[in-house]
Amino acid sequence: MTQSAIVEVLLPVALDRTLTYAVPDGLEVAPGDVVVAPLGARATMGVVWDGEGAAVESARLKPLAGRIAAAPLPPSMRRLVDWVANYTLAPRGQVLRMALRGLSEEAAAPALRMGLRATGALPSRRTPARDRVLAVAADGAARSKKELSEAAGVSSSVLDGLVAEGALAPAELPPPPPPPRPDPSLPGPELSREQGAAAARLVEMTAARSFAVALLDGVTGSGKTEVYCEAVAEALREGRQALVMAPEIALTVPFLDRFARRFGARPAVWHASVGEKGRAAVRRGVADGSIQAVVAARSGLFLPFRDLGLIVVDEEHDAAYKQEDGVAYNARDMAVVRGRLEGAAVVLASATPSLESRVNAERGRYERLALPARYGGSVMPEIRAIDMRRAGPPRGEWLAPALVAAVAKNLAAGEQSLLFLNRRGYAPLTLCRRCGHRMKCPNCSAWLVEHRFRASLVCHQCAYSASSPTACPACAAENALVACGPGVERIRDEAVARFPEARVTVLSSDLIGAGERLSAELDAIERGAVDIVVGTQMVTKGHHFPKLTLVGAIDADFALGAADPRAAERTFQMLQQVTGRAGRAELPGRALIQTHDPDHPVIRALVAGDREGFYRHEAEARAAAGMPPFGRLAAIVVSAPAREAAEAHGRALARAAPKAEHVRVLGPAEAPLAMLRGRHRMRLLVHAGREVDVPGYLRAWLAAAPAARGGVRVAVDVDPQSFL
Ligand SMILES: Nc1ncnc2c1ncn2[C@@H]1O[C@H](COP(=O)(O)OP(=O)(O)OP(=O)(O)O)[C@@H](O)[C@H]1O
Ligand SMILES: [Zn+2]
Repeated sequence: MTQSAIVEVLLPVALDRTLTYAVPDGLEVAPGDVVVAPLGARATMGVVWDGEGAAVESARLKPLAGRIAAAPLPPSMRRLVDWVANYTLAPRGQVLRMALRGLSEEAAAPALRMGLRATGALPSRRTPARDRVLAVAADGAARSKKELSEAAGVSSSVLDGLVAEGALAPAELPPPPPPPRPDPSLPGPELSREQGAAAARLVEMTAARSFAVALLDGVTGSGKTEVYCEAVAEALREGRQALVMAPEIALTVPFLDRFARRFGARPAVWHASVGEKGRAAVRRGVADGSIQAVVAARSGLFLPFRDLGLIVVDEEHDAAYKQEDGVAYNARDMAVVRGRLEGAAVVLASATPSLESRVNAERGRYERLALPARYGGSVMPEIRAIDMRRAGPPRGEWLAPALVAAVAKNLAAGEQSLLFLNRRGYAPLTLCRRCGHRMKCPNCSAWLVEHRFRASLVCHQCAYSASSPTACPACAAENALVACGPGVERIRDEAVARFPEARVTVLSSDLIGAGERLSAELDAIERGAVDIVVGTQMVTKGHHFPKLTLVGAIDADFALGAADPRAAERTFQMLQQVTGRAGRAELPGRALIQTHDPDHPVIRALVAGDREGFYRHEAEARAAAGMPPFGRLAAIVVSAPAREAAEAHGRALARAAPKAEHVRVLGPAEAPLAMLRGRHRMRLLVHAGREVDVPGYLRAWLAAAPAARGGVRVAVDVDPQSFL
């Protein structure tokens, strides 16, 4: 091979560095191009990265195998990959893999779609069915088999017969018409004065075509969606693209319809269950600009938009934006990074913003736009606490008398009630009455949760599942196993027993298949075809049920005690969101919170409707402890099949930790979830001052630390959300 160009290529594998390849004669490539590169014995897709090829003799380099006809990864995307990798300490190739999702080689070019057309030749034998087909096909146009057989009212074997006789022939189908484009000129709703002011600012920011972040901080039911849709409209008018991210994409069918009512067409949708083909189409469409609006789960952050003008992060406080496996990144935070790289406006919307975002607004880094009241004169629900120590239910029941009375009153009035418990299944613990044995996951340090509906015991950590035994596996006693504590299925049973005439439904991710079935359930609730909804946190997110006037939170305390610096914030957010489902239309709403600790500041703030007071109190507590956002955290989890190996490596890591100002390293300590999927886990926690470059510190540390050997794994989590 003659001396030719050399390029650096980043491959979507767990490698941080680029590899150097020769460019064969006749191939021209530039940074961002998607290429095929040999790697060991196989070929893999990769992206030509920036920078000079290393000074290697090209004769020793393997040549690229070719280029893929896909849009190149623009510079802003390459910088995003570099940035995310640098911040999370994930290998760059692993981040690149997220940016290539939807781009398999076959999917890169739209496949030819074949159909049939008439050739003009007549079959030897005529039948009425055949004549109908020929009549439809007489215009000579190509049609899909399905279309042709439906139009002629014949089975596909009739078509096959006509092909065999040469009367029909395969023909390429015209490309499908592009999906209708959302139209920003359609009129939006008339906005209230406050909504109008917030929307005007968002429109201004979007029109400025430069990076800025707004925190849209509006109480439940204040119309945040309507407000940020005006910014979406502006991005569309500018001919730019808009990305709306939502934490639980399965729940967005009502959102898609709402979007369609506003803009005359649904946005494109990006999430795991869209399928390979659909993802390829979305990726292609955002890269060539034919798709202007996308609603996406967190991975949509890595789509290669051609001209991104706006990113909306709806429910920005939601922990689901944090990916825990693989690249541990927070899509909310990385959305801000992407906005900066793209020169785009970023809108973080929530009724219960994270303290991080509130403080960023106070520090002037974000602009805070407040919607302090509900839209259209609806009032915020009245919230009361039920003191379970004094006014709780009898043993073995979970609904306090005051809550039962309230539901009964609601039923009599023909209004809807929601009973909220953030626990799937029937009971969180099963134990033997005789020997005390507790049913435990064989792979994790977690109890097995009974799912009575499926007649099985399930581990919520690793999905291990076994059918419910009749005898105790430890002492063999028959019928001695008892369910302890409630899950939503058990609350449902209690509601049905109490109110046999009521129509009761359970909304829980494991009972409802995503998609159609869920939207049917949501529809039924919206229409008022359900009296009592029992649900997990999936009901707390963004729903608007006009007839719902009572919310009962079954157990407000369960998250308050957890060893998580955000426990109070999370509890407040969850209860505020779920109580915020009550009384969103004409009828006023109320909420009852069952608690053993009615004097806890979180419960008091909720009851008093003192949102600002809660944030003030929480900020003070976190500042005093140097917790985020007033300090920084990073977690290192060491895991291994054997406990001793995990412990030894954890200690070796701790010894290797560099001394640095304003950095404390805590641990190793056994993780609360001491075993997960058969691996023993030790945790180390870095607690640092706000000014410390934590990723830099971690990088120096890990470079100096002994390598993990013998099945030991080290997972780094910067800004951890989970403390298990
Ligand atoms: N200006 C308006 N004109 C007509 N309807 C509106 C307007 N603003 C809000 N609404 C309606 O009020 C209801 C609540 O609005 P929306 O769902 O946007 O609130 P939200 O702030 O996102 O609430 P949450 O945070 O609780 O999900 C919706 O049915 C919405 O269509
Ligand atoms: Zn398990």
